[in-house]
Amino acid sequence: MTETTFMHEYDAQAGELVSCDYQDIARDEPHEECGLIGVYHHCDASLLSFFGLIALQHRGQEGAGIVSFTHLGKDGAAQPRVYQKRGLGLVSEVFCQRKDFSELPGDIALGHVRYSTCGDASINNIQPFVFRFSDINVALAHNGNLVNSITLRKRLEDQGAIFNSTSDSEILMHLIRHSSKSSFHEQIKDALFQVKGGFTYILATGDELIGACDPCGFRPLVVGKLGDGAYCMASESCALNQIGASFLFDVEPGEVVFIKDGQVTREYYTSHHQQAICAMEYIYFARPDSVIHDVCVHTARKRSGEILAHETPCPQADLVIGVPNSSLSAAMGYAEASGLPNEMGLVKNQYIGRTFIQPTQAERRRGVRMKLSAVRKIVEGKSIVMVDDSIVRGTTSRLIVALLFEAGAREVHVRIASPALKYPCFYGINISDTRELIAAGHSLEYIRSFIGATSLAYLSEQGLIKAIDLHVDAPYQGLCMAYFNGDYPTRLFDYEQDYKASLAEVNQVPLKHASHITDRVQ
Ligand SMILES: O=P(O)(O)OC[C@H]1O[C@H](OP(=O)(O)OP(=O)(O)O)[C@H](O)[C@@H]1O
Ligand SMILES: NC(=O)CC[C@H](N)C(=O)O
Ligand SMILES: [Mg+2]
Repeated sequence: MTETTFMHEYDAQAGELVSCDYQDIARDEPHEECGLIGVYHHCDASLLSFFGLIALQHRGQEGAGIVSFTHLGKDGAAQPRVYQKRGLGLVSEVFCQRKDFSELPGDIALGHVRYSTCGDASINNIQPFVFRFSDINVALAHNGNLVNSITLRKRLEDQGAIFNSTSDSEILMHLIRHSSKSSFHEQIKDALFQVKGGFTYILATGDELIGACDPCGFRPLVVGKLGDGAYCMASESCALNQIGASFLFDVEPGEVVFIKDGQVTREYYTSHHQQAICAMEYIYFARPDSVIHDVCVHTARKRSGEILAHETPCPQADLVIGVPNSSLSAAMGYAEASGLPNEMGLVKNQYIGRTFIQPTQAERRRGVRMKLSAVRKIVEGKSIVMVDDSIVRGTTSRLIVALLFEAGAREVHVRIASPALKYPCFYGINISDTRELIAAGHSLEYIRSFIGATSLAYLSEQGLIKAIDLHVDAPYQGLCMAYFNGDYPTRLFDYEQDYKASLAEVNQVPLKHASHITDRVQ
């Protein structure tokens, strides 16, 4: 959660935005998700988890961790031993020596990359968390955001629970231990039933790997096979490819998967489930080579570009340019459908993360320039269609448009391969305040003029649904479209009051009609 209010004054004299502190540049972008990987019964479990985390790095850059387990009774231990290493920074910064993996022995391992949605960025909140009980050691990793975490935490603390982190993720383990059910599996199902919001979880013990998905399936989770009784689970299939695992299935909304004694068992922990996977997974978060619910992310993005070209053509333009990285597929689709050349007019420095920040306004401007630069020879004198996947607060888009004009572009027509982001997300994207979204309460013309584009158009909601083409028998074909239309598929619990207040504050015109928090799954 961020405390920044919505502000973006433009100082015409200085030719720059003056009211944002340096942190805003990081907040301008839809931040990454967390990434999870679990490996079961493989002699190099921690090393494979490391490779998997490298493939999932785009989902979180704040910190990374791996936990491993050795077998029961090994070295005379009464319980499987648990080993843990975690740290702040990129995966390659936390795990930089070969010995890191010999210090994480065992054949079951769990890895996590974090971008925080709840709780600060300190080491205590870096996952996987390890819980050492008298009868069992458990590791836990979470992707998503719980909407009833404040209420649950208070209740648990009142009952005597002592939390070790400020993250919402820890709550599940307390609920498991507080459950009155008789078996570990029943306790897990009982706990999963109580947490609300967006989550995929992977839990590991000395002899088991457990994966679960919330009743709407907001976040993706896949199960793969490594051969010889070895299995894995990961947030995205790109991690499976990375470690040579074959894809078995997507964990379904409301489902829990137990991998134990070489067997994979699937169960529902609730009968109220209906798919509403976050559309932003396809638009921005996931890697283009990942396949989620049988839809290739690159293909969905490319189709969104094609549909965008049909919906809002730009026949007078000379060429199409994608904003690296996540809009390159959409730009390809737009160019193919419109018969225009797809050119590399912007280059991204691949050594700068997705959320580059600098402490002063001048450095911040330089920062964006370090991250993206225009290819003058390509754009000079040209009318350009600049395709990006999304506009959040508009700050970055505005700087990119300026870069293109500075490099000599004649016209910059901005085409966005998703509908306008008007409503916050509470299920795992770190923008939970309406006031941060430029499209909330501002007209298309206002946004166009703010980013300095010659023209601006967004993909329609129907266009997006058609592009992703999930074909699930659920609203929006199984997508969560709340970001675009305020139709939240669950109650918002602890967030509801603030959300309503923020809507009133930005005075959204369609408030009465568009903001309908439903309760499809509870
Ligand atoms: O409203 P804005 O400030 O324009 O923010 C939106 C931009 O941020 C994201 O890119 P990001 O640089 O995070 O990552 P990417 O390289 O994966 O596209 C997104 O793809 C848009 O390009
Ligand atoms: N991006 C995520 O999935 C974050 C997980 C968890 N809510 C945290 O803040 O650590
Ligand atoms: Mg981008």
